Amino acid sequence: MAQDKSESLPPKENFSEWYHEIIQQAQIMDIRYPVKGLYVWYPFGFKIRQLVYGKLREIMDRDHDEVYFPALIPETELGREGEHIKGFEDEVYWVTHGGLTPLDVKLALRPTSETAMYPMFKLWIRSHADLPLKVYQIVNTFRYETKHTRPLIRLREITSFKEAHTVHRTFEEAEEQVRKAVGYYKEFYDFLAIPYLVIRRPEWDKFPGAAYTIAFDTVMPDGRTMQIGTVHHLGDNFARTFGITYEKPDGEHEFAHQTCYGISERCIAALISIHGDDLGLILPFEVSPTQIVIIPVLYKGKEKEVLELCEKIFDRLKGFGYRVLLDDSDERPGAKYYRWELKGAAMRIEVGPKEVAENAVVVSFRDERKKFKISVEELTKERIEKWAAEMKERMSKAALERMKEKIKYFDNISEVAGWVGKGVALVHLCSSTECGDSIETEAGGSVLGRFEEKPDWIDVEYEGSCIVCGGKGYLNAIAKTY
Ligand SMILES: Nc1ncnc2c1ncn2[C@@H]1O[C@H](COS(=O)(=O)NC(=O)[C@@H](N)CS)[C@@H](O)[C@H]1O
Repeated sequence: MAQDKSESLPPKENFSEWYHEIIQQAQIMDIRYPVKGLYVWYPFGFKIRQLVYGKLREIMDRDHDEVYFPALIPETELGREGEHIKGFEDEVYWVTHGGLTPLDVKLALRPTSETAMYPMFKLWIRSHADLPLKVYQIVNTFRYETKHTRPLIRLREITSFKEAHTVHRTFEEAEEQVRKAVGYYKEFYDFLAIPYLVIRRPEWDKFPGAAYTIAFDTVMPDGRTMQIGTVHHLGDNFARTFGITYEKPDGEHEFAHQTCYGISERCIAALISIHGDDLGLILPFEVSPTQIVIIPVLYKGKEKEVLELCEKIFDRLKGFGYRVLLDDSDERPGAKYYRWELKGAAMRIEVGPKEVAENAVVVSFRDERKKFKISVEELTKERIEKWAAEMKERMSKAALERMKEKIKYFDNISEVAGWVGKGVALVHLCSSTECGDSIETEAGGSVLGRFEEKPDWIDVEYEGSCIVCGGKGYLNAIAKTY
């Protein structure tokens, strides 16, 4: 495969161009596929996906069974839940033929899998003893997005759609699962050092067919927010539509209550965007395809001893189970530094003749890029684990600080528009649609919703008077979104 293009990245403050370039130069996705909104995972990008989704699977597997449902949904099923089909009808791709034969029932390419799964849940669930049911799948889904498509962010084929679907006896038990799901998503995004706001979407922007939607929003470098996960309480809406009932111990039959919660490859878009810098990717140690890169600094006549020490270190680190690479290609060290900074190698080890003489190595970490020298003996697994944890801590703190800088409270409606688009405006807002509409018009951004959990670093009261009508309001976030 052609080597990474050698031109450098635009500065990150030109975020849109920077993002577009890094996706290609770091060989994450090939955006040249000849269908709008569909992109190809390069091997390197796919390795990041495997590592990131490996963590998501580890978390899901604690409390769910993995399943796989068909990608084609008959129109009869897709259309059954009124709100749901209204929400998706202009996004669904349809299959109308098998070869030259027109199909008697049109088949939808799944935009999400409620209507593929729930007719089957009806067959699976008979008694209270069959509950709770908790399954998830990681599949591709299809949405005919008419807004600006963008790799990893807004796709027409969502290639890495983790969707969990759970069924419970009561509304409260489903609510308990919503709480757990919020906890899983927090753990997942904390692991990726990605900061987030946990926000309850307004009534007019909840998932089609849901009782309520809780969203995870992160703030991208350009001040726009991106929804990186959603948790929906479905009430018994879908159970009533699809006839999912269970027999209670007293013999009565009851409609079940459900939840569903999803994460897509936007989690990788956030990982790239939140942590990257002008030189390229910065990836947490656990999800960097190349965790440690060893770079020999070769001087004429000293190559042999330098390479010998490099190989010894390589073998040791390999033995510790790390994804380590000895870059002994015949490029200049500078070109190697450039490539591995672009690719987000978390830890760099440089070895030159001086280091051989001192039996030492020069270590640096991709986020802070401060070199320090240590003896070869000190290069132990314990130390590397400690350094990796420190790097994660630094990345989390730095990313949270950057997010805080973009979030400002306003109690004067005329000032909100000046900030929205550059950052997130916090205002007190009542839950009426009229006030929501007027602040969106005034601010030129969307009402993300009210804080489900107000972070302790937001030192504004949760309750206040609505910035539009003066009535009882709650702290809401307003932003331009991806
Ligand atoms: N076109 C898209 N491209 C990339 N990611 C998307 C796209 N549409 C939605 N997502 C992501 O997928 C997540 C789940 O989608 S969703 O519509 O909110 N929820 C569902 O589909 C529910 N069935 C839960 S799985 C969203 O939070 C968002 O982060």
